[in-house]
Amino acid sequence: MSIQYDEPTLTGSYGVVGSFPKSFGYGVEEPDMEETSTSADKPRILLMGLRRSGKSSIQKVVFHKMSPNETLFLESTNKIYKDDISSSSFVNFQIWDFPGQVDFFDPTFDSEMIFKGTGALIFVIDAQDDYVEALGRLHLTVSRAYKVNPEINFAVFIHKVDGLSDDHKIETQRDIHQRANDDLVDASLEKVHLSFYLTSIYDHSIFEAFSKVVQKLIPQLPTLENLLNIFISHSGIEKAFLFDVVSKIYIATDSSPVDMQSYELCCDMIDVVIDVSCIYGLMEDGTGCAYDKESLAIIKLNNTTVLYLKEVTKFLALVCILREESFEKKGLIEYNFHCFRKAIHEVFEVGSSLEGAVWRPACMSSNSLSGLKYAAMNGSAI
Ligand SMILES: Nc1nc2c(ncn2[C@@H]2O[C@H](COP(=O)(O)OP(=O)(O)OP(=O)(O)O)[C@@H](O)[C@H]2O)c(=O)[nH]1
Repeated sequence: MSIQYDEPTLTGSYGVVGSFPKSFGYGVEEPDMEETSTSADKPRILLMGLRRSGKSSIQKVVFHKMSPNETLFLESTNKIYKDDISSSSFVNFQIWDFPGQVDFFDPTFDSEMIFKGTGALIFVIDAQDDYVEALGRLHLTVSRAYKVNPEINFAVFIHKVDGLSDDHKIETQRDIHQRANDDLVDASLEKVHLSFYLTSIYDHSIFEAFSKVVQKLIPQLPTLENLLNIFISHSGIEKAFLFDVVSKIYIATDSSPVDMQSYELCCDMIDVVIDVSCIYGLMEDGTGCAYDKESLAIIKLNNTTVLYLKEVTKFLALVCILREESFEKKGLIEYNFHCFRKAIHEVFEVGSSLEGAVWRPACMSSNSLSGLKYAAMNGSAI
């Protein structure tokens, strides 16, 4: 197995173009041939926002396992920083971290090139700071990007909310939401949809928000949700998440509402499993892998809840929450999991056989879905 838990390999590069003072480049350096062929068609997620709003911290915490406290020492980004996520994770995209001082009117800022291949644009606003300037910049960014590519999904991270009281959080979100949308209406851009998330790197909110952004870029999401719904309803499971193990982004869940506590519980379970596996699961010489085909964990909590984790693919794990009494039918759960896993693999096989496929999974035909025989709680096959 090849999941690495040490420093992930970065295949992205720093981009500097033109003769802007202090080497602040907004274009991207001419990539070498290898990069052109592998990354040009990958969907892009842009991280934009004012200086010190927290863009690099978000990227480092979510995708590079940096601890939140270490972000205090991050230096200011002064060039576009491209990070290829696909080498260590299920999600196959690039994140472009922009310097805070992007100047859209600079001739070296090639908005056509930057926004054309962009799937999502995350605009980060520091909620602990005065956000009037940030709102102006948000409007400029969104209107520019929308003009080039109306398909972009826009997300606004109202960030660093760890420093705010609950009331203050809600009030800030309401105010930013109102003002940002008013600005769009004034510019006759009411068609543009902005999604708002309250985030902090000091809790799971940043992972949750990133999960939602990534999910919007997975065209096959309904198929994955459908498979999860079928699986849980036939297995007596209350909630199931399909996790990208390395980033702890959940790429899909069943259609019951997500509550933050369940999500945190499942994230913590992944950490426990990987940590224990790193300590006891590797060979004496340190070789082997912390997460592989055999990865399976069951944790019984003292409130009659059971957590169940099982490997689905090299990058994905299914993490479920269920009641102790449902877990008595362990055989049924295992059988249904086997069907679920097979279906997910079929989804991926179709994905990898599609030439130029951007996302690893692909849509399963409804035929193959209906061909799955899950076992029902009453023991009959469906
Ligand atoms: N309290 C709090 N501080 C945060 C959070 N996220 C980032 N920070 C801090 O904000 C500061 C700036 O973070 P950066 O990630 O460097 O910000 P940036 O937007 O990349 O900055 P530029 O590269 O200058 O554009 C750092 O000291 C971080 O520790 C958060 O969620 N809460």
